[in-house]
Order: sequence, then C-alpha cells, then structure tokens
Amino acid sequence: MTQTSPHATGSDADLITAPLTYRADLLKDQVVLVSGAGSGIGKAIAVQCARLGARLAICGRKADKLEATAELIRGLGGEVLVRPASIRDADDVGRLHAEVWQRFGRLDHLVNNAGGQFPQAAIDYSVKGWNAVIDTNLTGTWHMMQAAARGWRDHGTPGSIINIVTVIWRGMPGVAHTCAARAGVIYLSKTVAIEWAPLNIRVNCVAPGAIATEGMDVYSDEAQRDLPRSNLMQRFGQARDVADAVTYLAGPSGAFVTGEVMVVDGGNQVWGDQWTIPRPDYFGGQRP
Ligand SMILES: CCCCCCC/C=C/C(=O)SCCNC(=O)CCNC(=O)[C@H](O)C(C)(C)COP(=O)(O)OP(=O)(O)OC[C@H]1O[C@@H](n2cnc3c(N)ncnc32)[C@H](O)[C@@H]1OP(=O)(O)O
Ligand SMILES: NC(=O)C1=CN([C@@H]2O[C@H](COP(=O)(O)OP(=O)(O)OC[C@H]3O[C@@H](n4cnc5c(N)ncnc54)[C@H](OP(=O)(O)O)[C@@H]3O)[C@@H](O)[C@H]2O)C=CC1
Repeated sequence: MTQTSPHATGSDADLITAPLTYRADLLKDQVVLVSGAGSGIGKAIAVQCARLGARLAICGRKADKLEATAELIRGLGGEVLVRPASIRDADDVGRLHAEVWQRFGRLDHLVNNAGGQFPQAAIDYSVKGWNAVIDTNLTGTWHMMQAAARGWRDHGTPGSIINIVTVIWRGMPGVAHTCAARAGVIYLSKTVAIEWAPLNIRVNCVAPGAIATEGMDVYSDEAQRDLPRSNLMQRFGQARDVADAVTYLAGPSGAFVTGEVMVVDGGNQVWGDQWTIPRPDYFGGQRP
C-alpha cells in the first residue's frame, strides 16, 4: 500500500481487526491462491481468507508489496506462500501452480484479482498500451484459470475460480480496453463453467464498481471526485465489500452458484455517470 494514497483501503490494522461478516472457521484448512494480493482489493481478500482459516498463496509482480501482505497473514498465525510472478507469463504461471500443489497438496479457490488499466480516449490507444491491458486482464487471467483447472483435473479434486472484473454493462468511457478484456473474462467464465462442471469446478465473477484503493491514483482528480458519485450510495465502496462477495462465492453459500457475475457497485448498473476521462461538450462537458 502506498501510505500516501487518499484511496488506500483502510489501514493494515483495519484489515486485521474489522469485524468479520462470516464465521471465523469458514475456510479452515482450505488453500486460496490470490493474484495481485500486494495491494488494494487483493490484499483485503487474502487477509480476510487468512482470518477465515485459509492457507494462502499470493502472487503479483512486486515482491516487497507481497511481503507486506504476507507479514499481516503470518501475524495472524496464518500460512502463506509468497511467489512473485506476472500473470502475463504463461510458463511462470504454470510453475507457480506447481509450487502451490507441491507446498500444500491442494488448491481450493483461485481468485484472479490482478489487473488494471489506464484512462485514455480509445482513439488514442497505442498498440503497446492496448496489448498491456488485454495481456494482463484477459490473457493473464486465462493463464491462471487454465493452470488451476489442469491442476484440479490432474489431481481429481474440486475447485472454484473467482474472477474480479468490473461493471461493463453500460460501457465505461476512457477504459474501453479494460471493458473489452473484462467482457472477455465474463463470457470465458460462463463458457468454461459449463465445460468444467464435469470436473467439479465452479467459475464465477465479481464485478466491483468504484472501490477506494490506491489503484484509483491513476485517474485524474476530476475522475476521482466524480466516480464515487456514480452510484446510488454516492460514495466509494471498500475493498472488504469485494472480499465479502468473494467469500460468499468461496464458502458453502456459493456451492450452488456457477457461471454467475456478482455485482458490488452500489447500484451503478442502474444509475450514474461513468466517465473516467473528461466528458465531451457533446454530453454536456465536464461535470462541475
Ligand atoms: C463507474 C464505476 C466503476 C469505476 C471503475 C473505475 C475503473 C477501474 C478502476 C480500477 O480498476 S483501479 C485499480 C486497478 N489498478 C490500476 O489500474 C493500476 C494502474 N494500471 C496498471 O498498472 C495497468 O495494469 C497497466 C497500465 C496495464 C500496467 O501494465 P504495464 O506494467 O505493462 O504497463 P506500462 O509498462 O506502465 O505501460 C505499457 C504501455 O501502456 C500505455 N500506458 C500506460 N499507462 C498509460 C497512461 N497513463 N496513459 C496512456 N498510455 C499509457 C503506454 O503505451 C505504455 O507503454 P510506454 O509508452 O510506457 O512504452
Ligand atoms: N478499485 C476499483 O474501483 C476497481 C478495481 N477493479 C479491479 O480489481 C482488481 C484489483 O484492483 P485494486 O486493488 O483496486 O488496484 P491495485 O492496483 O491496488 O491492484 C492491482 C494488483 O494487480 C497486480 N498486478 C498488475 N499486473 C499484474 C501482473 N501482470 N501480474 C501479477 N499481478 C499484477 C498489482 O501488483 P504488482 O504491481 O505488484 O504486480 C496490484 O497489486 C483489478 O483487477 C482492478 O482492475 C475493478 C473494478 C473497480
């Protein structure tokens, strides 16, 4: 967490001590792999799973961020495998999953949280910029999904995949690349939920709206001012709201849920502006 970010999601102390929505042994002894667990939503998911009794494997590109999350988990008496890796590297993702099985002998849930994008008018995207977003959010997520499914198939054990996407249904001007990638993930998830049902693998998505994390720092001051007004609650959601949705899908409550997208957006699906770049005069210009 960048301690200076106005959007850093709670303090580390909050992550550890905030009251739990679920009973404390809900995920006891289960193994959860969380990507992008060094910050924001992924960190909140990993710490919450550890508080619920799970053993964690965490990945992300930057080792120092992962170590900070791991310290929190160890401080809770939890067990954690820290493995720096880019989800864009299919071979490294394969090695990561092999290490998880070697260390724990099982994997129960994969949470594909790693991702991101930058705000820019689509007409101005460079090839490299487009590829960076698609390779991370769509292809990287797929590498992780396929490696997890192969592990469960080869070991003959059940599993669940939870992909973090976003609220794409009305489009989101300024981040068309991520809308394309997340739409891909959602329909990939629905399709393999069918193909992998015989393997006893559930596949679901969680779609957050505007959530207060340091990831928000890539947006302009105006966008950061307006995004929390883009929903019926008129505020940012918290990373723990997303962690609770993930836990619902991972726990017994999710046993009969697959091929689904759980939206956690304060009602942005039905109302609110979604501009992440200045709104053109055509649409009334920048909001005051
Ligand atoms: C309305 C309710 C819903 C609101 C939701 C709001 C939308 C969602 C918000 C979030 O998800 S916030 C949390 C996620 N975190 C981030 O987005 C963090 C920042 N993003 C990233 O780190 C991206 O993952 C990344 C940019 C894809 C990183 O990939 P990579 O490390 O490969 O990127 P770079 O090497 O930095 O850049 C590659 C390439 O991309 C172009 N580019 C990057 N940043 C910009 C930018 N700000 N503007 C224009 N273009 C950019 C550029 O071509 C880069 O290449 P170079 O020019 O640097 O050679
Ligand atoms: N905050 C919000 O409002 C919303 C967020 N989301 C999504 O939720 C997820 C978490 O976002 P949030 O916590 O807010 O933002 P953060 O930027 O804090 O988290 C993104 C994480 O992904 C990791 N990551 C990025 N690229 C890679 C990669 N190639 N391989 C492995 N890890 C990677 C980053 O770690 P590192 O740099 O160390 O690799 C970082 O920890 C993202 O997918 C985001 O797009 C969706 C909707 C709204």
